[in-house]
Amino acid sequence: MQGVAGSIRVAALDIDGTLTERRGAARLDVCSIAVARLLNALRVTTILMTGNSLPVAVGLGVYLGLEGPVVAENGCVALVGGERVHICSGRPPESLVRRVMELGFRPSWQNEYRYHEYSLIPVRREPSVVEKASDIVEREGYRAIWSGYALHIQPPGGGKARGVGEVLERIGAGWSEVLAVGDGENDVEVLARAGYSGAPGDASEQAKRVAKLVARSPGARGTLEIIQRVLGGGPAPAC
Ligand SMILES: O=C(O)COP(=O)(O)O
Ligand SMILES: [Mg+2]
Repeated sequence: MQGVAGSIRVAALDIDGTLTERRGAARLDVCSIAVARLLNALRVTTILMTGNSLPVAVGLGVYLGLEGPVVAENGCVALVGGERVHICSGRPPESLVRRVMELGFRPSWQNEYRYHEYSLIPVRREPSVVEKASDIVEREGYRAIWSGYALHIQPPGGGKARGVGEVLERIGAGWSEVLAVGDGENDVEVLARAGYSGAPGDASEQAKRVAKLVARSPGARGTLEIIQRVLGGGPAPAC
């Protein structure tokens, strides 16, 4: 990995499943603090990239001590240098949201803090329900993104890779300088484009297939393992 370490200036980090205890859990793992401290010590710029709403993601970054840009709503909105950047425009119609909810979804509490997306959580975790809902959304010309936690409905033109790409342009960095770590289908495009990529040991099959490195450990413990193996060790609190 030595050759890679020198070329990485940015770490693009997913949140749920990547900084949490494991995929499917919402609780942060203590190793997420070690990840943040290590990246700061290595002077790597971080980009949090998530399906969560912007306020949630920005708040998490503040409390983890991460000062880099934040990409939220699966790439539809970002905060870069204190400026809010809207990458998507508009929002899917309420009528479409209602049609999807009738299939057995409930709205995320964060929807009132979202600008462009709706995040809908399946009441029963049946892949067929997610597929059926995604078909309805795509037929109406909107984008459906499954994160492993919720189905996100957004206008065309979003996606985490689009959001991270916009941020990279604004900070003067290229994809080849990025180490991306993520667990979900909604991270696959970023994992494929980044100079180097990793997935926690319990990531989705899609993410593990694309990532250059799959950690042995799940969640944030796996993310710390990836960062230490790719960027070298360094001062990180024990976790
Ligand atoms: O908000 C979600 O559904 C998942 O969020 P993530 O992109 O940070 O994994
Ligand atoms: Mg995730």
